[in-house]
Amino acid sequence: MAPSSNVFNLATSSASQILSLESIRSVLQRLEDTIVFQLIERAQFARNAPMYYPGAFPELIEKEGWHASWVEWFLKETEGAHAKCRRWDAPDEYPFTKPDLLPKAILPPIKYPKLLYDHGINVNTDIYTHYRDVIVPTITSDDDDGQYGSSAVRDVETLAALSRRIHFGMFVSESKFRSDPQAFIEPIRKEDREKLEALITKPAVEQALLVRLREKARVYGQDLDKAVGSLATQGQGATAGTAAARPASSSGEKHKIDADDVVHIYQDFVIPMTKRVEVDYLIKRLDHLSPSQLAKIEAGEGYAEEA
Ligand SMILES: C=C(O[C@@H]1C=C(C(=O)O)C=C[C@H]1O)C(=O)O
Repeated sequence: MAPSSNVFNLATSSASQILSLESIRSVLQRLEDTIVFQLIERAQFARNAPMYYPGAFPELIEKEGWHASWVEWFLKETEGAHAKCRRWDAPDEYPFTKPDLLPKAILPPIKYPKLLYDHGINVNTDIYTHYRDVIVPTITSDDDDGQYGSSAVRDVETLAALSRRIHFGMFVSESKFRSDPQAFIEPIRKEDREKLEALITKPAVEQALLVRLREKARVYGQDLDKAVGSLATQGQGATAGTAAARPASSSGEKHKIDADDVVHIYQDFVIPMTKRVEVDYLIKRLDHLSPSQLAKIEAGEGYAEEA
C-alpha cells in the first residue's frame, strides 16, 4: 500500500493546517533529505568555476545573447519552463531569474489560501553568491572536468532546494506571529531585528537538526556496496538482513560527501539565512493588519483572520 502522502499541498490544505509549526517543521526535515542528496549529486563533478562567471562561454553570447554566467542562463532556461507551469505563483517558490525574463503561465492560476502577506521578499541573489563562492568550492574538487551540463543540472536543483528551504522561514514567522502576536508588537514597532531574531530562535530545534543532519549526511553519503562488501569479506554472508541489521563498519568507509561540510553549510548559512528571512518578514508584519486585528492583538485577544 502506498505510504500516505505527507506532501505539503498548499492548494488543498487549509491555512491552519499549513501554518501549524509541526507541519512546517516536517517539511523542513524533508528538505534536509533533498538538500543532502542534491549536494551529493553535485559533489560528483568538479567545481568547474568558469560556469559561474560571465563571459566564460562566448557561445552563450553569440547564440543566446546572454551576457551573465552559464549557470544563470541554465537557471533562466529551467525556471522559464517552470514558469509556464505556474510554479512561481506558489507562495513557497521563489525564482532566481528576474520576473521580467520569465514567460507567462500556460495553465490557469491556482487559488491558494491566504497565508503570507504580500511581502516581496526574495533572497536568491545572496543564496546564489554563497553557493558559488562557498558551497560549491567546499563540496567539489577545485578542478575542471568539462561536465558543464551535468554540473549545471545539479546546481539548479540544489539552488532550488536551498531557496525553498530558506524562504520557508516566512511560513515559520507567520506561524509564530499568529501564535503569540503580542510578543512581536513592540520589537516590530522599534524595528529591533536583534530582539525579533531572539524571539524566533529555538536553540534546541537547531541543535537537534544538526545532529540529525550529520547522521543523514553520513548514512546517505556512504558507499554501501563497499560497506556490505567488507562484511562479506569478513566471512559474514552479506544478506539484506545482515546489511539492515548491522550498519556499515565506521572505520575507513568511503563517503560521497563530508558530513562536517554538510553540517557547516547549515550551521553557517542555511539556518542564519532562514532566520534573516524570518525577521525580514516579521519587520513589516504590522503594516498588513487591519485596525481591528491590531486592536484585538493589543487587547490580548490574539490574532484573528479576516476575509
Ligand atoms: C525554522 C525555525 O526557526 C528558527 C530557524 C531554524 C532553522 O533554520 O532550522 C530552527 C529553529 C529556529 O531557530 C523553527 O523554529 O523551526
